[in-house]
Amino acid sequence: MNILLRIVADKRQEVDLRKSLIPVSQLERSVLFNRNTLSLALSLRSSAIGIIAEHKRRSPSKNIINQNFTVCEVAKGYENAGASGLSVLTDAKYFGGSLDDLIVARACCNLPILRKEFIIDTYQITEAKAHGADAILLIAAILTPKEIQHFSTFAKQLGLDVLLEIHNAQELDKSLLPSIDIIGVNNRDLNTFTVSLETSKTLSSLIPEEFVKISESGISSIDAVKTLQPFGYKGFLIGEHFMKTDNAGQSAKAFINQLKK
Ligand SMILES: O=P(O)(O)OC[C@@H](O)[C@@H](O)c1c[nH]c2ccccc12
Repeated sequence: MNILLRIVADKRQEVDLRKSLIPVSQLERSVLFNRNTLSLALSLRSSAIGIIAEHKRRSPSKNIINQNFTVCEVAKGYENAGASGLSVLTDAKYFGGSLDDLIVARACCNLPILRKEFIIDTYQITEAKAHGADAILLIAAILTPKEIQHFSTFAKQLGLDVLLEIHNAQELDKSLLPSIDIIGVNNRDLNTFTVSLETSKTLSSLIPEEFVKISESGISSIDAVKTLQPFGYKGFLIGEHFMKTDNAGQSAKAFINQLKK
């Protein structure tokens, strides 16, 4: 079984267990669920350099990246660096994240926060809001067009922005809905883990103007960002390049300052 299918199969079990432990009605009563959200799309649109900086302890492709930071220091560091958004991985088994990370991140910064998760059920969208997220990720490779439609409209009703991630033209075809705010081209193939910025270059012209376009994964230089900007990318999702250093916030700050020049 390929890795993506394995993650999704594990996720199904995890979500079923979570649902049996905490009912939706309880999530909906939480303080965080009943707050006003921030718009990640708006933040990207209004910024000249839209960096979405990610908190990522480990990944299936790299194993351990960094376990030495607290989520709070990373969130504060990224905010201080001038990031336009914060991405927090909440998958535990493959990425070492948790919903607690999301709560801590929310308490520590005022950036729009993306719940980085393999979403296969509306329950996880309610959970995202109840733990402080402002936006959710939908991965076209693991969803049917019907699910993309259903999950994205559900998220919009909760006031969350929707980032739809694609890796090829077929995935884009099933994703062009008004309930999607941001389209992210993943430069990393989630089956093979190979990274190529060419993916962002090739797919850029196929993405209609009304969506905020971002490029995700494997971005590790100023050059990479500058190369992709002329293709219409307004945002860049960067994790490992910042997290592998001994000060993620400082690393993001130096990166963003360089881009401003
Ligand atoms: O650490 P990187 O190479 O900068 O990548 C960040 C982000 O794009 C990546 O973590 C990611 C993109 N799409 C995903 C889907 C699930 C989990 C993780 C991801």
